[in-house]
Amino acid sequence: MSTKIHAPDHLNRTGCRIGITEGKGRGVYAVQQIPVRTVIEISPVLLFAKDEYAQHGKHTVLDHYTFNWPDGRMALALGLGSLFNHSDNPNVSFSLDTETESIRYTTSRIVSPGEELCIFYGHKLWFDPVDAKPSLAYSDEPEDGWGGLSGVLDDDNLAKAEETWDLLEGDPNDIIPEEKLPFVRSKIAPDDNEEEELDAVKLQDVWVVDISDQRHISILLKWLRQSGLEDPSLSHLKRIRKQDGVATLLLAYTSSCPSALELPEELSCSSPYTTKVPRYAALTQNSLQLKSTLWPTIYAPRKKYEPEPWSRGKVRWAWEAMRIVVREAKRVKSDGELPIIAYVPEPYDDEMRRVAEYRANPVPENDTDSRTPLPIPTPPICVASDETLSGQETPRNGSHYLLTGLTLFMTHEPCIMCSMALLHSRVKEIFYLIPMKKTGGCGGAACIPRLQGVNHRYGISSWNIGGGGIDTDRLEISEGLNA
Ligand SMILES: C[S@@+](CC[C@H](N)C(=O)[O-])C[C@H]1O[C@@H](n2cnc3c(N)ncnc32)[C@H](O)[C@@H]1O
Repeated sequence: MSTKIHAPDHLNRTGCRIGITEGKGRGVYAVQQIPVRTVIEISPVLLFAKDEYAQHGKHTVLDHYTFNWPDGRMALALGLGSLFNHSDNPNVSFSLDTETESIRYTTSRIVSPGEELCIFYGHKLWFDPVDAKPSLAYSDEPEDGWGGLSGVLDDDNLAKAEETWDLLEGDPNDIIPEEKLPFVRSKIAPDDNEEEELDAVKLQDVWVVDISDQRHISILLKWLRQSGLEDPSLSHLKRIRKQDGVATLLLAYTSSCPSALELPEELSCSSPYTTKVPRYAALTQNSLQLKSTLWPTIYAPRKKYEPEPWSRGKVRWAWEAMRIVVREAKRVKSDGELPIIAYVPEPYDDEMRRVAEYRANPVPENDTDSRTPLPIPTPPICVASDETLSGQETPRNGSHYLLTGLTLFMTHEPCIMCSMALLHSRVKEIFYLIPMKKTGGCGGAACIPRLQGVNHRYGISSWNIGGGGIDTDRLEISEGLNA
């Protein structure tokens, strides 16, 4: 679309204006915040016979604006209707009214001032969307025409979604009470006692060194930082132990430095040696006492696995992710495949995203373009053996945790093996729509993240069917299948 045009002044009463974006041409934009479920435009349509379209319209620029009308004719929307651009993640739904020969455009979520108002054209696009998400690229989809109606919410669906719409409208920072969330969170926290039992046996070997001159401590700490040996996963331990008049400095896990550490010669320290330290922080005072006999440990009486509160903005983020999952599942189903989809959106909490991506795929700090959302997880990712790594650098500790801090949205409860793979990936939490009673590993046949002795736990939420118009229509698979 050429951008060498100027947008005319055009205001309708709901506060839409025409704007121009490089690569897309004209589009419709909000001049003010628009609440969810607002009818922003009703466009009359111009109808013409299919033959007329095949012989003439198809060969003209009108081809970009014409779509199928339910009675078999072709339609061209007048008014703003022809100017809504396409998005994979639309904020506007439309419904065709054959009686009045018009199209109603309705916001499907709150729209911020300045945001573009987009609809979903369907799966077979005749142009490359400028804002396409690589992980959800479409291939040879069936022809469903411009406005394949995937974005239409009919009155029934709207009514079903009513409760969630109300929830989604309002201050994004409001905390939503648990019972109003459109999903149910499983309790995965083991009792404190259970956790203590686990901790009691979890020790880890570390390198330490006795320090005779206190001034050496800061020099050594600086040296550790500069040598890249600073390890945040040691932060549950105090750095220095003072015992019987001797100060001992914690250096690094032996797993990250298999051979003896060579300290700066000028310090003339004694040689580093190994000792055992607790692997986790202390959750209770008893545990603190016990662990601190080995090494001074941090007391963290937080409920590590206690569900964190959800804000309205985050609920909206999850709802949009789940909509994408369902839409994609229906698309693959129409291609004859099993409708099983998993999707990792960009985290609501951006900071965690940077940590996770950095671990999985270190990139230069400023190279934000190459940070695309992580794709669907692949089967268990194993730490490469020395053999497979010959000629390469040993991976950084934790570099194989591909989903650290990320959330996975799925059509179906993952099977036992996938649930284990997810545990290994360090995923933060998962959401699924359809429980798999016979094969599920997150509450169906077993609950992997709840097992005793696992070294990571992740949150599990099952989405309320119908919550926010999210349905399972056509997504059912055989109960015995491993999803
Ligand atoms: C119905 S028109 C929309 C209005 C159009 N942008 C205009 O200036 O008249 C459809 C055309 O808009 C462009 N378009 C729509 N969505 C787009 C997107 N996400 N990325 C790039 N181009 C897009 C394509 O050229 C498409 O053929």
